[in-house]
Amino acid sequence: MADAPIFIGAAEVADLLQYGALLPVLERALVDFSKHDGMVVQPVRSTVPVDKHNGFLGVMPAYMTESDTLATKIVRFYHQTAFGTSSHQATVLLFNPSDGSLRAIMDGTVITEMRTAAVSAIATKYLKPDRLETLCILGSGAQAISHYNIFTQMFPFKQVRVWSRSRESAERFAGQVQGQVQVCTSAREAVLGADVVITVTMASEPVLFGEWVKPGAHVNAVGACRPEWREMDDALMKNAVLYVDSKEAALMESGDVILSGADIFAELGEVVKGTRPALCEKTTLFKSLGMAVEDAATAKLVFDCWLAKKKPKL
Ligand SMILES: NC(=O)C1=CN([C@@H]2O[C@H](COP(=O)(O)OP(=O)(O)OC[C@H]3O[C@@H](n4cnc5c(N)ncnc54)[C@H](O)[C@@H]3O)[C@@H](O)[C@H]2O)C=CC1
Ligand SMILES: O=C([O-])C1=[NH+]CCC1
Repeated sequence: MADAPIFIGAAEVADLLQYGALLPVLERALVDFSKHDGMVVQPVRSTVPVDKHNGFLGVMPAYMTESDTLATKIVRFYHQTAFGTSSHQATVLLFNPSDGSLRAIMDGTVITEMRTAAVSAIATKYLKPDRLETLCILGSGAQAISHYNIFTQMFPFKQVRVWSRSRESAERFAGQVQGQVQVCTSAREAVLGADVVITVTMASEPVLFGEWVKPGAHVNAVGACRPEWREMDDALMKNAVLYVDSKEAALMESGDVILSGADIFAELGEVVKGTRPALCEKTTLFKSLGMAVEDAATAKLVFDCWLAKKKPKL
C-alpha cells in the first residue's frame, strides 16, 4: 500500500522555499515548457466562474517528463473576501508519477506568491533596461509584497514607488515591507520615469497607460487573468514588445492580449533558452498569467527540501 500523503502547511512552505533555489528551478521549467516538444504536458487552466459569489476556481495540472514531476494546483480567486482573508488561496497536490499515488498536499498560497514574483524577476533579469533606478508597483496586496521582496533583493533600485486604489492600503504596504517606499497619490505619478513597472491589481479596466511609460522601460503585467479583464491600455499593448509565459494561454485568458489584438513576440522560456532575443533597448512587456509548471516545479522543490530536512543526519 502507498504511504499516506504528507501535509505541508503555509508556514513550513515559507520556511523551506528560498528564492536562491527557486529561481534556477523556474528558469528550467520555463525553458522546458517553451520547447513544445511533448515532454511537458500543461493544458490551459480550467477556470470555473462562481458568479453568485463574484469568484473563480482554477485547476492547473502539469506533468514534466524530464524532472518526472506530476502535480496540480487548485486556486480560488475572489473579488470580495471576508476581512483578513486573502483574495487568492491555493493548494498543490504532488503525485508519485510512477503510480499516480498522492505524495503531498501542500499550501499553494505561498507557492503562488513566491513563484509569480520569481517569474517576474526572471523576466526582468532578461528584459531590463540598462538603467535601473526606479521601481513602480501598482497594487498593494499579497503579490505586491512578494514582488517587492524579490525585486529589492535582486536589483539595485534606488527608489520604489507604490500606488494603490486607497492611500490607506498603499501606506499599509509601505509599513509592511523593509526599506523606503514612496506612496504616490496617482498611478500616473508612480509610473512617470520608472525603469520597471509591475502591475499586481485585481482591476478589470486599464490602470496603466502607454503614454505614462518611459520609452525603454520594462513592464511586468501580472493581474487581469480573464479574457474580458484589462490592466493595460491598447497603446501600451501595441507599442511594447510583448513577451508572455504561454502563447496558448495568453490567447485564451488575457484580456490585454485578446482585446488589444497585440502581437506576441516570444515566450519567456524562449528568451531564457536563447532561441528568441531580449529586445532590452525597446519598451518590453511581460504578460504573466501563471503556469502549472511553475507550481509543479516549485512544489517538487518544497517536497525535496522537506525530505532532506527529515533525513536523519549521519
Ligand atoms: N500571473 C500570475 O501568475 C498570477 C497573477 N495573480 C494576479 O495578481 C493580481 C494581484 O493578486 P494578489 O496580490 O494576490 O491580490 P490581492 O487581493 O492581495 O491584491 C489586489 C490589489 O489590487 C487592488 N485592486 C483591486 N481592484 C482594483 C481595481 N479595480 N483597480 C485597481 N486596483 C485594484 C487592491 O486594492 C489590492 O491592492 C490579481 O489580479 C491576481 O489574479 C495572482 C497570482 C498569480
Ligand atoms: O497562476 C495562478 O495561480 C493565478 N493566476 C491568476 C490567478 C491565479
